[in-house]
Amino acid sequence: MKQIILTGGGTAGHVTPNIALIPKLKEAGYEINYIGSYDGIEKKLISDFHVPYFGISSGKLRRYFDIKNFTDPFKVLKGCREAIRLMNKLKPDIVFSKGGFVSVPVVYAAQRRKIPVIIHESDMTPGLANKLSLPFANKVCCNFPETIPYLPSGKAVLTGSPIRQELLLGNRLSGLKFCNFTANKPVIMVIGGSMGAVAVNNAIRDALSKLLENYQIVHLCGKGKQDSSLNHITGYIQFEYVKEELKDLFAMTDVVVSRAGANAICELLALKKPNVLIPLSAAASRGDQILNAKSFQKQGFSAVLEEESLDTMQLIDTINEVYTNKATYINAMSNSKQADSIDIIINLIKSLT
Ligand SMILES: CC(=O)N[C@H]1[C@@H](OP(=O)(O)OP(=O)(O)OC[C@H]2O[C@@H](n3ccc(=O)[nH]c3=O)[C@H](O)[C@@H]2O)O[C@H](CO)[C@@H](O)[C@@H]1O
Repeated sequence: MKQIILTGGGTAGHVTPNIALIPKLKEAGYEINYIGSYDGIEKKLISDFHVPYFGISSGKLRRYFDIKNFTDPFKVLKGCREAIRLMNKLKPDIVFSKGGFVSVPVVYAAQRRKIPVIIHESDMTPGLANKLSLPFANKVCCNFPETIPYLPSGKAVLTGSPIRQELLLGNRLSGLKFCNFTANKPVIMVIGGSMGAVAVNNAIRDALSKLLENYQIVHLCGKGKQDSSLNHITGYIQFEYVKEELKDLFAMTDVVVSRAGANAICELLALKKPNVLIPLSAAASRGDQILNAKSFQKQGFSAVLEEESLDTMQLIDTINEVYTNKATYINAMSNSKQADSIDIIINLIKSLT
């Protein structure tokens, strides 16, 4: 049996694409092991899939000053030693990395043992962890054609992003039941990325009473970001993070209000969900979500609002506009040619093992 190591973590966006590959990898006869950090979100998310999980020490690699910059390099070195030991023990035929800081020692260790490595970049421009991994990779999958010029020639493969297929199999009534919602009022789902987004949460809560006149709202607000004072309002429900229920929540949703993380928007496109995107500002990131959102807006898939100038009336008007014109958005998304990313990546893995 062929052995594969999956790695990636830090935020769910570095884990859910790996999860999307698991069923097809098993079908193709691969034995899967996962390497992540000792206690990151990847450990919790992978625990549902009967895949052996190995934790390594992980440190954040920063481009800015932080007191932890003096201790994190030691954690990364420890992670490298642990990853090398795991390569010797597990003897994989290939490593597939979805990025995030924990993946760098794994990719490095694989290259030292001459094990083929594929990395996947979801964003338009490579993140720091993937940039550090590029020299060690045999192939680099990307989600957007715009990314190819940033990648070493001969390594880039346009694959799109693997999307968990079960998301397409949701049940509307199960979603309504889970949220205690009625079938007679449209539903808005709010997702501030896998960790939640304070700016998005605040904007929705400021608009709540007005929005609840016409909609019901399920709010995935991120760990530690629930507002208990809003717990008993009819038609409004908050969750920190949902796993298997997400498919049913999508099935019952009419309009999604979301950050513009690469995986989140690819899921919206695959599910053809009319959406309002509020990308993470350039001040807090390298600006990729803004590029993602503009690209979706240009193609007619999304309405976009800027975080800096967000106001309550504008948010309500935009949600109403998208809801009223939902058929136009769905039509535009139906015409897009989204790649079958899972098959392309599985074939790439097979070609190197
Ligand atoms: C703040 C930050 O650095 N964000 C980055 C991070 O976002 P983040 O980790 O939020 O990743 P994405 O928005 O791309 O994906 C979030 C994933 O979490 C899932 N989900 C979310 C909420 C929930 O309750 N349940 C659930 O399953 C979504 O379905 C999706 O699969 O990685 C992305 C991919 O590299 C980048 O594009 C984002 O810019």
